Amino acid sequence: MGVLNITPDSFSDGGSFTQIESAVQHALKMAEQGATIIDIGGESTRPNALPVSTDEEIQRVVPVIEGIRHKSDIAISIDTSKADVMKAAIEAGADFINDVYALQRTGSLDMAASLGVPVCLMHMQADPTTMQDQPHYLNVVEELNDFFAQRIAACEQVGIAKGKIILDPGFGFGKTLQHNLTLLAKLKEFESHGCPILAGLSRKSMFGQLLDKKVDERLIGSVSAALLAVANGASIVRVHDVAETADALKVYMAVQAAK
Ligand SMILES: Nc1nc2[nH]c(S[C@@H](C(=O)O)c3ccccc3)nc2c(=O)[nH]1
Repeated sequence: MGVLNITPDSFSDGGSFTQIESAVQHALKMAEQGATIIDIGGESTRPNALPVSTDEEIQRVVPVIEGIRHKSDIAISIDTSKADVMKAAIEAGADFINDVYALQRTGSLDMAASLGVPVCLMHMQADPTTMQDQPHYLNVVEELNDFFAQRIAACEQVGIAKGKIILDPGFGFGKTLQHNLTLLAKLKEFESHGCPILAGLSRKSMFGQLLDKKVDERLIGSVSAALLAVANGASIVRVHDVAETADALKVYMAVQAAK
């Protein structure tokens, strides 16, 4: 899964032609490099990011989805928590929903049900503005499993079949370094729900903490962690550096095949 953040360029807000065209080109390049899914996000979940209106978010993502769909049938996920953005994105040609709020925000659960597409449910403790202030769990794996069970039940109640659900521990979303390491080490413990696991580790602050590297120096850490996530049961890894990760996973898969 290649990450495509549609954030405004310095000249204009979302929707400028150059921004749309460069986003489409970037998506096509990631597809060429081996991405099988393009994850499109119109609002940063950065703690101090300004909130983006529904209309603004739609204006950012829809032209890019249309632009990609015009050139490629690669799978596209929409990284949003807003019901109306989900609707607009799926109608524009996206294939499934990636919601860091796990369909907990107003109207999103019913919208996902009515759209009838797969959904990735990610765990987040608290919200982006507070989640990194002393994250605490009695048992992080158990608490995430409880969360997943509860969200899966909520989905099944509105007719979203379990076969349409992907689970994601939400690395960095209300977790200390130790929590992130435990979740990666014990990723297999989330397989009990019978849903594929998605891991989003790419360039995250855990590598800053572990390796003392800035965000643009975290390639090796990110590729190493993506390989470990797949070795520990992840079916999808959400990454910025597609070519490098694809190579690492090719090596991993070739060795697996030789077992
Ligand atoms: N499913 C799924 N969706 C995701 N969207 C993101 S945004 C994140 C980032 O670092 O990319 C981020 C966090 C905070 C600020 C900016 C960007 N992370 C995930 C993930 O881990 N899983």
